[in-house]
Amino acid sequence: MALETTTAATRSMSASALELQGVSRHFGALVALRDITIRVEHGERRAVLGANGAGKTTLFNAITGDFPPTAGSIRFFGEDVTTLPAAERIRRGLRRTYQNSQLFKGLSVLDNLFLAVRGVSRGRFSFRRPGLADPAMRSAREMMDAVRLSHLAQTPVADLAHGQQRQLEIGMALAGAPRLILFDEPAAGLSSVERRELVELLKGLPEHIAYIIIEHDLDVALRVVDYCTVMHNGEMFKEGRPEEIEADADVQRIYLGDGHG
Ligand SMILES: Nc1ncnc2c1ncn2[C@@H]1O[C@H](COP(=O)(O)OP(=O)(O)OP(=O)(O)O)[C@@H](O)[C@H]1O
Repeated sequence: MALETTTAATRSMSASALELQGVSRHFGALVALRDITIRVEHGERRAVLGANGAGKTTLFNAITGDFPPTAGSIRFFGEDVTTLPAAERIRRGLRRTYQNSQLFKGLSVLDNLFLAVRGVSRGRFSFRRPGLADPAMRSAREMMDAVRLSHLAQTPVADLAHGQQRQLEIGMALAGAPRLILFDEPAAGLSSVERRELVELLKGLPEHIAYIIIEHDLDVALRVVDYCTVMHNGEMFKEGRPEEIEADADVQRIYLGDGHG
């Protein structure tokens, strides 16, 4: 057992955070993903870009296990997780936010975060209200600090501005010990001021946490990542650093439409 643990630890330190090899996903006759090979390193921040229907969300679903791939393999910190259920991937440090809010609108900011912590921890659930010293409550408060919502701890989510709700969703993804977070369009519906705050928040996340972000707003996406993968019609179209992708005429054509420049 000790040897197994050591081997797993060594494997996880030397391997990439995420490695997709030849991943495909069919829905009946439709090929939503075709032969995707991607490697994301520890602590790396990556954007997945592409027009509507390019396959970005399907890619996230394959990584999380919500819709496992029909071909190919997925390794998470060296471990083959291709057929593992979603909950097992969460247990290994994979987190995700969704395009549509997954928050409990009638509960406070702090209670939402507390439930997120409890949701990823293994202990038995209790309906008794936790005290300030409760470890899950302490973590919830730290997450609240990290996403700059401490001044709204007791505010019901329904009373938060849209941008604050999106901040809280990022906070929820910090529950437990995330090693890789998938952010699905975190800037959707945000004002320009809220977008600037989101950029700061994402850049300020702990360095050891890798993330992949799907984001249609290139002004946000290209400012918060080290590297980009552009998808088109379910396939990998191009990879490169933000400045390369921004200047790429082919990317502008498929991403912004033929009418662009
Ligand atoms: N559950 C499903 N059943 C059938 N087809 C699906 C399913 N999920 C996705 N698709 C199809 O797969 C293709 C890729 O969709 P996907 O949602 O991954 O694209 P996307 O790049 O995330 O688009 P958007 O930017 O609009 O969210 C689309 O043609 C879509 O209709």
